[in-house]
Amino acid sequence: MLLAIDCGNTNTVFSIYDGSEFIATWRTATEWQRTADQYYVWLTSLMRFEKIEVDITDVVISSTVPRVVFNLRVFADRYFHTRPIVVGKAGCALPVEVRVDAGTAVGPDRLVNTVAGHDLFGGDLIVVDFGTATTFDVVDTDGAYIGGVIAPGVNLSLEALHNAAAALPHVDISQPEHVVGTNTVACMQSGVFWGYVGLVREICARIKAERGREMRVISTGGLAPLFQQAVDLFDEFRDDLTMHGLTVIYKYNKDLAD
Ligand SMILES: Nc1ncnc2c1ncn2[C@@H]1O[C@H](COP(=O)(O)OP(=O)(O)OP(=O)(O)O)[C@@H](O)[C@H]1O
Ligand SMILES: CC(C)(CO)[C@@H](O)C(=O)NCCC(=O)O
Ligand SMILES: [K+]
Repeated sequence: MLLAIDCGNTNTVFSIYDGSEFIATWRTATEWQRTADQYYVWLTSLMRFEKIEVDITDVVISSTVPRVVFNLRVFADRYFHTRPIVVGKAGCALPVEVRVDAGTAVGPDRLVNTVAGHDLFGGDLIVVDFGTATTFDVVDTDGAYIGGVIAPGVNLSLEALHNAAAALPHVDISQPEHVVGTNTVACMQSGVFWGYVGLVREICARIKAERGREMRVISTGGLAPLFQQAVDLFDEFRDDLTMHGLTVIYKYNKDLAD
């Protein structure tokens, strides 16, 4: 079985793929100090809990945090006797082109989202991922990654307000009842919620205008449905988009090796 690991700046997601579908998914906070042994104890106890046999043969990794990759490699090698495919590293080929300025190290999560978007929905896409940062990845007609937009993440924006202003509390995102808030929390929620709706709408409109064509907008990340509930921003939502992309990249590299 394949273990796919999507390591973001806030959370790391582990999924088990049996060759046709994901049979389990677990999430943990990203901590670069975590050792191979700690990953193993954590993962295998969850697998046993779900009555999944621990027979992982292959590992594929996307990591936006370079420091965690070392211990994840040791984890794959020591416990599963396999060399992981690491997106963005030597030994990992991509099924799509990357057309950006020379010397740009595109976030591996954005490359994976591009591959997944192209595999599921074809070309001329904007892939929006609500993670630590909110990213917009522009996918050309042929599936190439041709750049995009990086905006501060929703939770990051709320945290920034709380951290910078003594009187502003920690607030979770939600859709406020009114635009005009009548208490501090409601005011902050309105600013970030409606500000974000505007941000997504404006950026997508400008990308489409700059490219001079219709493009489908694909969303992923836990917060996408919250915005979609209020305003029709996205044509498609896929919760497991990044994980799907990891399986596509895994299969592509396996086929190249055979
Ligand atoms: N209704 C909600 N209100 C608040 N937070 C939510 C809600 N739904 C989902 N979330 C949060 O959204 C986040 C979605 O996870 P996602 O993997 O998209 O990004 P992340 O893990 O925060 O970022 P990264 O991938 O960069 O580490 C999770 O932290 C989840 O707890
Ligand atoms: C933007 C983030 C943090 C989103 O996870 C990640 O994709 C990243 O670290 N990117 C590197 C810079 C770039 O993608 O151009
Ligand atoms: K993510």
